[in-house]
Amino acid sequence: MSDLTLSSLSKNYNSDRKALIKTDLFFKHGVRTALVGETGSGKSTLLKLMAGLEQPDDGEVLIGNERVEGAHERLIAGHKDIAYLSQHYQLPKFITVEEYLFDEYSFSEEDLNQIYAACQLKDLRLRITQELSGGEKQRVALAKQLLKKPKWLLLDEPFSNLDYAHKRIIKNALDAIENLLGTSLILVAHEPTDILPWAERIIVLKNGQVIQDDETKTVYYDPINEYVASLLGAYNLINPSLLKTNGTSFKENLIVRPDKIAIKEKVDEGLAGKVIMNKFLGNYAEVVVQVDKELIIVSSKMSYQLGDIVSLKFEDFKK
Ligand SMILES: Nc1ncnc2c1ncn2[C@@H]1O[C@H](COP(=O)(O)OP(=O)(O)OP(=O)(O)O)[C@@H](O)[C@H]1O
Repeated sequence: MSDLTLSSLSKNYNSDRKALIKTDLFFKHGVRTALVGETGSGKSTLLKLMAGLEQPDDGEVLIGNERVEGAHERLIAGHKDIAYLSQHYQLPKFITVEEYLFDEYSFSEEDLNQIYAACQLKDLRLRITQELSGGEKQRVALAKQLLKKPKWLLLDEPFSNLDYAHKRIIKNALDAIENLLGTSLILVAHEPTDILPWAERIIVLKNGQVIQDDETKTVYYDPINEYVASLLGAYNLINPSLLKTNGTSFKENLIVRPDKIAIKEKVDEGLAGKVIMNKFLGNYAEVVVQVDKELIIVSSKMSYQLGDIVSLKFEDFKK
């Protein structure tokens, strides 16, 4: 059993504001989970407490039935089954990649080769660490964590400062790790395009507290408030007066994702409006339509001309 259970976990770094407040969470092994939240909301604190790299003020972390000791309880902080990779990792200098990775762990040649392959390090084995690019260094830091064969890998912003190609390599490596080592992943990320296609579960933090915790699609399409909506990409706050004309009436503003609104060709089918912006985004376009005084963002496979008169149709309202 290597599920993680957090009970009443709290942390205060001697300031007025608590970094994490009485947090209860259960992480089932094998479920890809993303932690999201504004800066300072407590994401890193949560990961470090889970990895035994900080000392909780209150509460505990269990892996299976075993308590993960806090940083003050151990000579060397951390737990062998829980690896943590921060965005601020440091590699030692004047050492080759191979020397660094070979340093302290005993592992078979086969394990090493698999990890080299997963992290695309084969061609970098003999390179000196300070001569590597940022993306290459990160893959070395990742491989180092993997040599522990952790049951859990907690990644704090693994995609920050990476270009598309390096992100792709890291994402492929993470997929490979799950299959190869059976390691479960929890990560902190900010870009919706890094989170949504990957995560099965999203946990949203604000001011040190979990405010929403659900399957990815639920958090995306049914965020509990505008703060959650804003963390995962474009959204519309639809004024209920507009929706009345669409045949339904609502009391509160509705949060509606751009892909839940369709542009219809026939103007009499929905809400009529005028296209005032058409942003090309590769495989789709973000079209901004003005309906009365409201601006509504719609994602569309087709591009439109500025000034086109179109009709909007809303899909799937839960509320
Ligand atoms: N070592 C520390 N000493 C004092 N305060 C800290 C320390 N680490 C974090 N904090 C404070 O705890 C709160 C939570 O910080 P944390 O780093 O966990 O947030 P975060 O969500 O990971 O933020 P970011 O997205 O900017 O990394 C913040 O108010 C932060 O200033």
